[in-house]
This record gives sequence, C-alpha cells and structure tokens, in this order.
Amino acid sequence: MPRRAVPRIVANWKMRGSTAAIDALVDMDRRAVTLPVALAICPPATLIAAARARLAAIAIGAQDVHGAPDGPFTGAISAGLAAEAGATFTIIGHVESRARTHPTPADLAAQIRTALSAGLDVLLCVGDVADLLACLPADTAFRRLSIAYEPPWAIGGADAAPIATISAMHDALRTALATLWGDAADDVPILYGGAVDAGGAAAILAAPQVDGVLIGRASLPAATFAALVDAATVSAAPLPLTELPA
Ligand SMILES: O=C[C@H](O)COP(=O)(O)O
Repeated sequence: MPRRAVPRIVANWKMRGSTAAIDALVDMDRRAVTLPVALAICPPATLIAAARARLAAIAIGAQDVHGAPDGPFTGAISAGLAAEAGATFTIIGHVESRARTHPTPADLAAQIRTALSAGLDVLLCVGDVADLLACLPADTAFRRLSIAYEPPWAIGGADAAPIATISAMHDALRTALATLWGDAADDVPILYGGAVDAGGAAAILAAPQVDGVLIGRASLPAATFAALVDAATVSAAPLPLTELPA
C-alpha cells in the first residue's frame, strides 16, 4: 500500500508545452479536487504565470532555480522570479539540469536554501543515498521538502526501474533522512521518477515507501496525462477522471 492517502503526481514538462497545453488541463483542474491524488505540473518558466492564471487545484512548480537570489546570470531563473510568476515549489537537481550546469553538491545546497528563502518548497532529485546526503543541508526545513528518486538510466528510457529496486532505494533514502531528522523524516514525501507511464503508475504507487511519481513524457498531451492519472487512482477514486460528470 502507498504510505500516504494522497499520492503526488508531478508532471515535469521539461522543454515542452504551450499555453494551449495549459488550456487543455483546465477541465482536469476543475475535477482534480475530487481525486485522491495531488496533481502538480512544472512547465517551462515562461509558462508558469499562464499556468497560475488558468489553474487552481493543480499546483505549479518551476523546473530549476539558481542558487543566488539575483545577479549577472544570463538565462537563469531565480527562485524569487519563479515565485513571483506563481510557482509554489521548484525541482532542484534534476539530472538534465545537472548535465547543463554541472553543479557541485555545495551549489545544489545553495539552490535549496535560496528556494526555501524565496518561499518555494523544494522537490530534490537524487540518484542515490550518497547524492542525497552530499547536497542536502542538515538544517533544511524538512516540512517543505520532497525527494524524487530518479535513476538516470531510467529517465527517458523504455522501462521504469523494477519495483524491487524502487522499494529498496526508497527504504534507503527514508533511512538516510531519519539520520538527519529522526521520526520527522516520515513526513518527507519520496517520489519515483523515470519512464513512468499509465501502464506502470499504479504498481509503482502501490510499492512501499513510494509517495508519488515524477513523470516526464507521459505528462503531455493532456489525454496521456489523464490516462496516467486514471490508472494511478483506479483503486481509490470513486470514478476515474474520464468518467466524472461534466
Ligand atoms: O522529470 C521526469 C523524469 O526525468 C522522467 O522523465 P520520463 O518520464 O520522460 O522518463
């Protein structure tokens, strides 16, 4: 069984999407309050304000923010700018962002601190326990933190990690968090990301210690996202999303 009554489904659009794609979510947004899952999207930064204006129940996140509050960093987005645009949280440490900016663990820690200072919650992507402990400041406000276990070899691939691998890594991450915060670490959601689709979401969400999923390709178009949400909620929702009355 999932550890939480309300699993999180976070859609990372990466460098995809449009205002039309946001408009396509308006119906899902209206129905989202009836679903036993919490939905969020992380569109490109240029679409955050439009998403905030059009969506109410679906949370809006940034895909990355800089570690400095402001400064001469052409092309970067600060946490304050993301918050002003309407984001309430940000992904930090996604492997695709790391491949572009090559952050050190200290850089990632600065990103976490700056995001929290700007009022954004943090969804920290890690590949393993060592990665988590290297970049997570011990004084992080854990109530505003989520973790995503994202094995780089699964991202963009054909298959998600095996359930046994996901469970073992989530157990290890939970244990590592407990070394920092004791029993309070139970309050930190741990999501899985990497090749999650409608066919695999329910089984992953049913695995022990899995509190949600971070999805990429399956988050667009809206019909594909709706199919995944339906699959994720099939055992708990009174009616699947596509069958709810208008
Ligand atoms: O942020 C999402 C992950 O990188 C997974 O992407 P994917 O579902 O396209 O494999």
